[in-house]
Amino acid sequence: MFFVIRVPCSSANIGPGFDVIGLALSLHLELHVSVDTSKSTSELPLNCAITYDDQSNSVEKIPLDPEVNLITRVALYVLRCHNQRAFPVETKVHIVNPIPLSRGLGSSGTAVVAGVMLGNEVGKLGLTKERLLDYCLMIERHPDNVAASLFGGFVGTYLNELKPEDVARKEIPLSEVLPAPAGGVDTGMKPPEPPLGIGHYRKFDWAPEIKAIAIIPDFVVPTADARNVLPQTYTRADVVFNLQRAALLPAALGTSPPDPEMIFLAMQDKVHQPYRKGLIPGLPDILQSMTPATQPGLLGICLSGAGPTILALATDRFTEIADRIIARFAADNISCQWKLLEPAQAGTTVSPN
Ligand SMILES: Nc1ncnc2c1ncn2[C@@H]1O[C@H](COP(=O)(O)OP(=O)(O)O)[C@@H](O)[C@H]1O
Ligand SMILES: N[C@@H](CCOP(=O)(O)O)C(=O)O
Repeated sequence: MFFVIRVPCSSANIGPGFDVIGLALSLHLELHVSVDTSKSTSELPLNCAITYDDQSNSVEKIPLDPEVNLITRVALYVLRCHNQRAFPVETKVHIVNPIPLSRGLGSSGTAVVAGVMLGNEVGKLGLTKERLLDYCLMIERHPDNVAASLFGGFVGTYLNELKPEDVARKEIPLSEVLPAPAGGVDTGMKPPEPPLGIGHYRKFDWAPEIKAIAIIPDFVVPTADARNVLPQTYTRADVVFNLQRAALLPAALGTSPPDPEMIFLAMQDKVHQPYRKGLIPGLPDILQSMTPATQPGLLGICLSGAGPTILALATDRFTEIADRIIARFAADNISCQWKLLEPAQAGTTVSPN
């Protein structure tokens, strides 16, 4: 058996849609998977060998032990929920990853989606993407990245209000869903299964003229750190400010030809970006220094996910826009790479080669 899983990266929030709105983009994590069905036993730990082709320029080294690697740990979680304790004999997973880690392009969500899809395929479980979203949400608890990567395109997401017993199941510590590596020893524990229908999504239109420029600074901001700086409560005025803009955003980005003034306004945020400025030098200046009036081609600008990547939406003058943002980071001695991306409408795919 041989197949390829392709999972697009994602940019979450798009300004006001904190933990709600996500956009899948045309930079894909790939798993090239083979299972040698002619063999009946394997010397491999948990029957699985991982190789990794790092195309992401990341400093962090991705572990190749299947009990430690995020993708295979998630696949094992899905398999163990279905009484399969390990991978099928002689499973080989070659990971090709061009998505920079901890930069706000949803690398962890992409890895989680790849993991649930891997478990589903090698275990021949036949779970729908809707059910796989529940498994993803047991691991990454905000739905914006994982739903975009799984279903593709520009999405709005929400979590269902759960019954008290299901809330308890969803709020199980992550360590029980993904147990710490036990040195290859199988504890035999069945992990907690996700409640049915935790998370949902709705796809929005995307105007074909709109492209996404990702300006990726050369430093990491772990998402957990960027969530820890956010307040527990907000003023009514700030909540209303974001609701007003989030309600406009799908119409603004789905209307062709795009209206730059409307998009710029609809991408403003008071819920997460102002609090993350201490983690990203120059952030307020970058977000305020360019508008559609001062920069032709620009439609809107925001922090991508939890940062530090900046997402600029534009119809043209891509290099000029990227260069201005890169110059602002350079004033703080931060170098950047940039990529011109498009919505990845297909989401996660599995193909025979
Ligand atoms: N392809 C991958 N394989 C294994 N682990 C990954 C992969 N991509 C991301 N991760 C894990 O996810 C972490 C980054 O997650 P996070 O801080 O949420 O940032 P991001 O904004 O990139 O999602 C990495 O430090 C790494 O541990
Ligand atoms: N809504 C989340 C999105 C995090 O995205 P990531 O790409 O930084 O993992 C947040 O803003 O914390």
